[in-house]
Amino acid sequence: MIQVKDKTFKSYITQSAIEKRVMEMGKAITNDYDGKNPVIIGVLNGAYMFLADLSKFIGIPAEVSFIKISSYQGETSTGKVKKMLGLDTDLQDRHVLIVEDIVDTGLSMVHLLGQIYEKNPASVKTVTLLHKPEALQHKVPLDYVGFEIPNKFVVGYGLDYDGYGRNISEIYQLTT
Ligand SMILES: O=P(O)(O)OC[C@H]1O[C@H](OP(=O)(O)OP(=O)(O)O)[C@H](O)[C@@H]1O
Ligand SMILES: Nc1nc2[nH]cnc2c(=O)[nH]1
Repeated sequence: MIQVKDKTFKSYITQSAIEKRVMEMGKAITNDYDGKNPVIIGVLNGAYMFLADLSKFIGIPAEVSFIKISSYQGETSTGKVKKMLGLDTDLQDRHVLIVEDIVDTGLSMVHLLGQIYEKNPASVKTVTLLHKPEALQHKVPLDYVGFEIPNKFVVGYGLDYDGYGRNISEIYQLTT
């Protein structure tokens, strides 16, 4: 058990299980993108640790970059709008891989895909370490998924609870 701020979490995915799966995902991407010179875009903050490790197992020429998405209330009361910040690579006719730490409701990925497609890439695929199928509210294509997990809050390996817990090397699940 660990404590992050006021909440208690239990061990859920060990460091060795993460390492093994990240290596498999890197090898799969290496095979699928051989000769394609992809642009790999990590979504900050959560994906920083996953993409740092994943990129070491991608054994082909690839550009690695990061973007951030800002969320804010829209003018209507219908929820969040997410805008992409910081992309400095021309994606026209490029093969793009979007890398997330987690796809939960799918809202972030829906918005990202919309904004990436506007830049006329040759192809777009999605990579996520974690996916909560039960929480999905927006249908998004997920091409490389590390682990499907139940609809419970997790921290560690880049994922935070209120800004804390990202630097923990394993994934922990909220107790309750
Ligand atoms: O599928 P969704 O319901 O949209 O949830 C997934 C998003 O939530 C997390 O980001 P968060 O907004 O917590 O920001 P962070 O990456 O900076 O922690 C995660 O990194 C995804 O971007
Ligand atoms: N830390 C964290 N961030 C999330 N964003 C969406 N789902 C989650 C989750 O389970 N944990």
